[in-house]
Amino acid sequence: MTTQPSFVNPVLLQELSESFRLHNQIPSDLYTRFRIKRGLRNADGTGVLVGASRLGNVHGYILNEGEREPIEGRLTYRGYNVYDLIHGLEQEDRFGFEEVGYLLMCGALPTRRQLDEFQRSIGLERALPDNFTEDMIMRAPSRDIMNKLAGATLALYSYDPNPDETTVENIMRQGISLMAKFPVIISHAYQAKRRYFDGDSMFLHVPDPDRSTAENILHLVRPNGKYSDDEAKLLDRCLILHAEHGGGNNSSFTVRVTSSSGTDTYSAIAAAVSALKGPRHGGANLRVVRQFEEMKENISDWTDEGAVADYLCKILDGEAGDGSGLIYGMGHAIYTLSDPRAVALKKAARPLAESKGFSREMDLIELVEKLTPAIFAEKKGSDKPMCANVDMYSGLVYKMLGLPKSLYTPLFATARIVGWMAHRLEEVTTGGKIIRPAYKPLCKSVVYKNLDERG
Ligand SMILES: CC(=O)SCCNC(=O)CCNC(=O)[C@H](O)C(C)(C)COP(=O)(O)OP(=O)(O)OC[C@H]1O[C@@H](n2cnc3c(N)ncnc32)[C@H](O)[C@@H]1OP(=O)(O)O
Ligand SMILES: O=C([O-])CC(=O)C(=O)O
Repeated sequence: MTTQPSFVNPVLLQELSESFRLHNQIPSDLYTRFRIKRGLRNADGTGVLVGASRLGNVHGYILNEGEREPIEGRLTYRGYNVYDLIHGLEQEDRFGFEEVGYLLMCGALPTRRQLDEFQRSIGLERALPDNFTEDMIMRAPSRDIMNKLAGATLALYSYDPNPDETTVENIMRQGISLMAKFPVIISHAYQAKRRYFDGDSMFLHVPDPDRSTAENILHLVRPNGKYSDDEAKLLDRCLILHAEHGGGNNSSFTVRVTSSSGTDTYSAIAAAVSALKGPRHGGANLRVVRQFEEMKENISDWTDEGAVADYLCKILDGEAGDGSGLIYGMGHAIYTLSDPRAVALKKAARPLAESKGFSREMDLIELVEKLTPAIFAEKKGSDKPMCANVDMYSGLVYKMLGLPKSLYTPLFATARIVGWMAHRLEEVTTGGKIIRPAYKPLCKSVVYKNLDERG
């Protein structure tokens, strides 16, 4: 696989970019002057209310006399606390991601018969269309599995006999099919990456209709296709924790925006995958891993609080890390004192870290979690509480499960597909209006000049 060189003249590129910079400045004070809700946020940082949803609740603060009062985070799916859902599954010692998909998309927990039927349909839908892996994945492999997943999702439109109909029945059918196929697509795309970009062998295992999503992922990704029940159950819980997060998160809102135009399921979901890839959203789980790899290379004693604190200051100053100034895995738009998913993942990671020899790594992550809020507050003069988010510990859990880094964000998408489909169903049936916010126009009228009269 070779990339194509660019034929765009570099001198032209320089000139175009300089012109862009000259004509596209928007001073920050204009945002305040025109009361622009930058990032669709109110002045107090809360999100602008743009819709209503019965899907769940992301609860991170209480508004008291107009002020945000920090609280421990709580996440509910259709009214059920995500902790209670996982606790129930633990008690019955069974897989639950499919059931959570049912709950989110349909609105209520299934009976045993309904769940059996749902799982049977997922099993039958797992296989990709004939030659899909060869034509859509192997012929043009990508070093980024999220890009391949978005492309493959769009491509599935061509194989659907009824792709455009927006009835509940048709979208539900498409949701079950995508939920079933995502694990296969990301695993095959990963195998193609191994073969064509990493020079490794490729193992194209066949999905098993009788196994759960988590079991299929481990079976499809691992060269020998083997895994333990504990490993598969842990992955199942990770999928559940990533399944849904309100209508306002960037990728779900993307589904809302695209669905409101009346477009098809494949287009809306491909757009959501593309949004999730971003490093400030789901792509942060990969950045977290890179951030810790870099810290471990540059800090000789990982338990030295002073050295770790200095490094975090450098990251915030853009002198370390990826230069963005962001400490990945920290901060959240809604959660203040804690992200319940990070709390659950941390709890699951600790015993595994002890038994698999990752304790020092886990200690370092916990140290960063502990030090960042005060360092951030001091450097930025901010009094906003800051907590670890879902992406802080997920990478470590996946690493301990032997899953490859290039699948960390695709695993997020494989879980979030059920939330996205539920939002699509809700938007199509209850949204009722094309989403169309406004941008303050800042351009002044200019008199047109013919080509020969310009500079
Ligand atoms: C699945 C998920 O999407 S979870 C989030 C995963 N993302 C990350 O881990 C990336 C690091 N974190 C962040 O970039 C942010 O905390 C976000 C994107 C998650 C939330 O951003 P916001 O909603 O803007 O958070 P908030 O309003 O509290 O931010 C206030 C300021 O602090 C900055 N900030 C927040 N978190 C961080 C951080 N971890 N490192 C550095 N700066 C940060 C914001 O960029 C913002 O700066 P600005 O005022 O100059 O724009
Ligand atoms: O809610 C958000 O903004 C981001 C997030 O944590 C998610 O989508 O899981």
